[in-house]
Amino acid sequence: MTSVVLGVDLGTSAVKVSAVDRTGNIVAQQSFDYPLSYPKPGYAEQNPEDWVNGTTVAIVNLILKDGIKPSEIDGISFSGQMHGLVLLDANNQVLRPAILWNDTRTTAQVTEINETLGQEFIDITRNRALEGFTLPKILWVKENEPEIFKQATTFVLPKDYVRYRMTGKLQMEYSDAAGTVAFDVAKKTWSKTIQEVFELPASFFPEVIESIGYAGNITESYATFSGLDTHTKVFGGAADNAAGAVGAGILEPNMVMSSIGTSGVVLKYEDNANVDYKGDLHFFNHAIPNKFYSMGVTLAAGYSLSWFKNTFAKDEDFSDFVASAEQSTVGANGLIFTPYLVGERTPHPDGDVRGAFLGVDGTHQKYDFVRSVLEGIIFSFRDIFDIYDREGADFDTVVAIGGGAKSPLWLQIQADIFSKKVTTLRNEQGPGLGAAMLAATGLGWFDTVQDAAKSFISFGATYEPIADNVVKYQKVHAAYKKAYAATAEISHDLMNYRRENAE
Ligand SMILES: Nc1ncnc2c1ncn2[C@@H]1O[C@H](COP(=O)(O)OP(=O)(O)O)[C@@H](O)[C@H]1O
Ligand SMILES: O=C(CO)[C@@H](O)[C@H](O)COP(=O)(O)O
Repeated sequence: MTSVVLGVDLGTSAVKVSAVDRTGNIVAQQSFDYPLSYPKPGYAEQNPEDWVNGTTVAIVNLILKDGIKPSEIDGISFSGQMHGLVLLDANNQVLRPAILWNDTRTTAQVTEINETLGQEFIDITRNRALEGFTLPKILWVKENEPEIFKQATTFVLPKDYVRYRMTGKLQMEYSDAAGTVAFDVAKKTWSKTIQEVFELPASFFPEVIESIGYAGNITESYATFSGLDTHTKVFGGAADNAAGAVGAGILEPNMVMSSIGTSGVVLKYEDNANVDYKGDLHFFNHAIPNKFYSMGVTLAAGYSLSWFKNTFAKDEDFSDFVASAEQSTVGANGLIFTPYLVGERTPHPDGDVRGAFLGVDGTHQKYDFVRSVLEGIIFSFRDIFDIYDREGADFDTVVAIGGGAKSPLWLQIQADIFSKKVTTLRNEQGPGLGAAMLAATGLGWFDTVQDAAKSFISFGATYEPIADNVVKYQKVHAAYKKAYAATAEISHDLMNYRRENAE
């Protein structure tokens, strides 16, 4: 009998469930989309029931359409969209729609946190308070929906809610708990200081388990609902970026991940919590017990390119459209793009900044614009590398993942702008594979997550920096670095204009 684990990748637009065998082979995959609602400008919400239903439909399809036998599914684990607030009452009923990571209604609460705790907040949580994180969302409900908050006895994050519905046990795990910014990352406990200062009872914060930790078995009722078997063991899982790092083999201090999805992430494995990025990078607990990772986030990475294509080259094939940038030059013939289409996080935590094309010349062609978009996204990643350089972080391998890693040209641009060797994965499967590796390790198929990686992951093509391009890009990046300060005030004025004139 073969045995498989299920990796549930609970994303923002869809859930993807992968059935993976003991050798890391994906034997079947099913996904299901769910809606996102934007009830007001800056708001982004989802119904947790949609996550449960979507995950269940995907599992049912794995069983009925792909022929995966419930008796062969030994373990399940998760990768989850981070930071989303799921508020629960005393009966663990959901009290309001989940407020998601990309919801920015909480600027007042972020200011309140910064003014109340200042540097102490960064010392405890190892992060700066940002609109996307969970604590500001909790405070928003407390201040704006007191009737709802009065009924709230606890909260969890998106994938924790799905796990709860499968096992009947309510827990969080460390990598996602860190993203609440109510957590003492180095000590691996909920912060008493934050609980006291913001008047939140300790009982409001759930039990926290390891990513590879056993959460429970599938309950009778969820087995009836999904077709699963009650012998299946469920494990903690991880925040999507931690699970993505596991699935990309970012498990050694010399490794950095560069991910171009809708958003972009530069993520570094950290062996201990001694390093201090002063809140300029996110710093969270890893999915590997007692390890950490730091990361910087570009909010509109692949999204910037997709936006440009959908707006100006709708009918072109995506790969041809990207490859057209080869007709331009290193530095896009002197055209710069700043990818701040939905605001930015790292290194400019500014929800109101917006993007710009700079240096537009009468000779520029569409392919120059495409190239400047590809380069601008990687310049924003380079800004994150600059923080690592400032702090003396040492690494030699960059593993490129996400939809952006499909383009050889874009991979070479990464190598040239980072001035580092860039490696791809042979069969990239994203955070879902990381989630499956966590279940496989939890089940004892492997002693450690690192051992699981040896069996599940293999690296593909490598791109070396081209010396001449490196020098040219250093010059253009120096100009790019001035763009934020030079354009922020103008784009804030334009944002205010849009708000004043919103229908
Ligand atoms: N052929 C391609 N070459 C380069 N980039 C691509 C290609 N196809 C898609 N992309 C980029 O990949 C992004 C999506 O990446 P993906 O990892 O699927 O994101 P997510 O999981 O966040 O939806 C798109 O926004 C697009 O910019
Ligand atoms: O907010 C963060 C990380 O801090 C995001 O990475 C979300 O966790 C993204 O979810 P998906 O776009 O992958 O669904």
